[in-house]
This record gives sequence, C-alpha cells and structure tokens, in this order.
Amino acid sequence: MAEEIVVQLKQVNIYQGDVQILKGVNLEVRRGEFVYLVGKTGTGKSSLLKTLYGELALKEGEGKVVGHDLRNQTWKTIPFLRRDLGVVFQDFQLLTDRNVKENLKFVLKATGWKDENMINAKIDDVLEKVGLKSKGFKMPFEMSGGEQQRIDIARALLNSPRLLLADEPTGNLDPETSDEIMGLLMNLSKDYGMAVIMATHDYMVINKFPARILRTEKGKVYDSANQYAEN
Ligand SMILES: Nc1ncnc2c1ncn2[C@@H]1O[C@H](COP(=O)(O)OP(=O)(O)OP(=O)(O)O)[C@@H](O)[C@H]1O
Repeated sequence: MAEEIVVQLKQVNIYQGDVQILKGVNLEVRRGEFVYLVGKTGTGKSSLLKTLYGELALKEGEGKVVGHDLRNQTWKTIPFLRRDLGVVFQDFQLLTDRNVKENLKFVLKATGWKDENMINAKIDDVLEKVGLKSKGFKMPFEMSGGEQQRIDIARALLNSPRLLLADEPTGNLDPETSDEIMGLLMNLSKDYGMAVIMATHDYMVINKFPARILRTEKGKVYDSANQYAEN
C-alpha cells in the first residue's frame, strides 16, 4: 500500500491568544504510525493536538490533517474534519445517563447515521475491536476505568478514522490497565493502519511500548525520527 501522509505541518506557529507556544513546527505522520508526544507540563502538547483537531485555529504555516486543510477552518467545516479523526482524552467522555450502546448510537446519529441496521452493526464492530462486545447494555458507572477507556476508544473508532489523537489516555489508570489500553491502541494502529498521536507523561508506558517520540521543549517540537535534530 502506498504510504499515506495523514498529518503534514510546515512551519507552523501555534498561539494561545497572543502568546506563541510553539514555533516552526514541521511534522509528517503516516498511515499506521504510532507517535508519542511528550514534554514538560505547559510546553504545548495539548495545544499541538488542539491545532490538529481544529480547536485552535491555524494562524501561521501550513497544515493538512487527513486530507483537510487546517487553514481557513470555520465552525461549518470543522465537523467534517472531526468526523475523519478519533479523539480520546484522559477523562472518559461517556454520557452517564445511558448505556454503552446508547452512548455509541448517540454519536453515530449526531454524525448523520440513519439506518438502524447499519448503526447496530457498526456498534457491534467497534465493541468487538475493543474486546467488549458483551458489555453493550452496561451503564458507564457499572464499568471499571479500563473498560470505560475502551468504550471511549470504541467511540473514537465509530467513523473509521485514519488518525487517532489521544491526550493522556492512560493518565487515570493503574499500570496493569494502562498496559492493556496501550496494547489495544498499538494493535488498532497496526491492524487497521490507523495513525495514533498520543500525549503522555508516562515513561514506563513508553519504555514498554517503544515508538517514535515527539518532544515539546522551549517552544520547539523535537522528533526522535530526526535524532532530535532541529526542525
Ligand atoms: N485556553 C487557554 N488560554 C490561554 N492560555 C492557554 C490555554 N490553554 C493553554 N494555555 C497555555 O498554553 C501553554 C501550553 O499549554 P498546553 O496545555 O498546550 O501544554 P501541555 O504540554 O499540554 O501541558 P500539560 O502536560 O499540563 O497538559 C501553557 O502556558 C498554558 O498555560
């Protein structure tokens, strides 16, 4: 299969308000690549992820994410970008008043799915991918933290994204459960050619599941793929 670039940033400067957070970011991530994003707190990891999913507007430089140009995104076009991405956070984003299947159905309906048979088949498919096919009727509060994180990942998979952005997905989990989640993310990336960019502070995880590392420091992004050469 031809290598496919799912993230391409060229000379991107990232701001929070008027404050420049990252400068001259150049980055390419390909289909199926697993990439960690590390760096001290406040050095811009979340700001970089937010730029990739359109939460922070791209003001300077060029950026393309899963075929969408990051420049000139508006509230009308951002939903189309978001539909082609999966996003997972540290805090589970499940609705607490409905069961797992209803949570997943809610997302599909909100993104335009109408056919009930297709909806049910898709829900079974993503639950199977995260190893929780039998838990569709559970309420979120009946599930462990690890199971809730798996459901959150299932939710991110609903629109078959080519890129998953994960902001500290193991941050609230014990070491054994975070290993399980890491194994799942790595396998999903390999089996379905999904690129993953995962922000983490957890060096135990990185040592156990080695992969390319981006590091934010003093306004720059350093890339292990470039032996930490200046971008
Ligand atoms: N909404 C915001 N408005 C203004 N400044 C912000 C906002 N969000 C973040 N910042 C600032 O931008 C800088 C980078 O923050 P960011 O959240 O990207 O860092 P981070 O590396 O993800 O940190 P952490 O590891 O703590 O999550 C920090 O100085 C932060 O205070």
